[in-house]
Amino acid sequence: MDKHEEFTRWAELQGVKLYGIAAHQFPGRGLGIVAKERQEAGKIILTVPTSALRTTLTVPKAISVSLGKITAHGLLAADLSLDTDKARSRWRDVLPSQEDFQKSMPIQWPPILQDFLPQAALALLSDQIKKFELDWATVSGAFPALSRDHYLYNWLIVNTRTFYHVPPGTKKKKDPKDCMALNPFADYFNHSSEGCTVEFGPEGFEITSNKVYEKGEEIYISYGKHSNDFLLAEYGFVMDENDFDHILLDSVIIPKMDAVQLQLVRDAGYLGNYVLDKESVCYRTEVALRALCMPARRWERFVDSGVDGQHDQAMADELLIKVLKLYVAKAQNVIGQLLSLEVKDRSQVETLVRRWNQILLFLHGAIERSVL
Ligand SMILES: C[S@@+](CC[C@H](N)C(=O)[O-])C[C@H]1O[C@@H](n2cnc3c(N)ncnc32)[C@H](O)[C@@H]1O
Repeated sequence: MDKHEEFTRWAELQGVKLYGIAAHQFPGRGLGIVAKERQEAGKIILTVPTSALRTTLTVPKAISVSLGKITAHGLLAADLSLDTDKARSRWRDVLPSQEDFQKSMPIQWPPILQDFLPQAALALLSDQIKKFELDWATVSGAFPALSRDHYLYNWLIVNTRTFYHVPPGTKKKKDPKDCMALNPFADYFNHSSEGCTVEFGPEGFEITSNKVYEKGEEIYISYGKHSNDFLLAEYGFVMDENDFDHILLDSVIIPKMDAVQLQLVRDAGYLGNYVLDKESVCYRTEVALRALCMPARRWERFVDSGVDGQHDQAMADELLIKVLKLYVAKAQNVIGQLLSLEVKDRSQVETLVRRWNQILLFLHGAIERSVL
């Protein structure tokens, strides 16, 4: 029996029930869940009882009291870091390794590679580092013998494997990020834009198939409507097929603004977050582009009424093509630099090049649509 089968038997002893599914290795995705037989749509395929979950309420008092005020994420990571319980070693044995995270999670990459992350991923990474450092300050103060690497490893386990959950009899926390549970076995599910339904109640979690799955097919859940920049920073992967992917144009639009335009746009609440998805740019982008090519008065009228003339629309369209082309040049330059880097681990560079090529596809698609 391999370690995943042993873990599965152990999970079943904890009350986890599997209906025609199993853990399976998928190239490029680590472990995932496979249909052992044809699964009809709307069928329960997994239940996990509340007693098998690890939540802030299951953390031993010796840990939670020593830590005092800390995020749910930080507390669960401390619990995992200090956990030596033999009974739970079956689960620990099947988790990704430190090396897996060093390859996949940008927070573990050398700074020279982090600098090549697209702007949206870099912003998420910077928030993540701040959150980790705050948690680590609290945990290292209370448990000085704990190593930073070991804590970071467990912090990333929590980051990549928790489910939204409110323990029975407790109130929903204001911040959804504080409503989390580690969910052994259910955490084998990989992500897709669409996936099985995940529900929880006082009894525990229930996962129901969203469609027919043929025998041997991978079964997914959805971690949310996330872009690839988000998935890269938070989960360490990007997908080729992502219904919710989009890119940000901030890095090519904002530097074009002079001080007056910048102030005007900021005061009106339109600074940044200029999204290009597979179909179009967002309204914020339209507003920002017009700020760059319209007199201030006329721009303010457009912001107030949403109405502009044909001439303004044409100018904004022309400018959009210019910034898209500028971004193409930038992306090509980044890819060139990445390919010439000499680094120990090529897999991180490959992930970055893959993401920048996806960005290029977005840009070329938008340019083609704009000139038609
Ligand atoms: C909840 S775990 C899923 C189980 C995990 N694959 C394993 O081997 O234990 C989440 C992690 O799985 C991987 N993952 C999930 N969905 C993926 C996908 N569509 N493509 C590639 N990797 C994926 C990422 O490494 C992510 O951080």
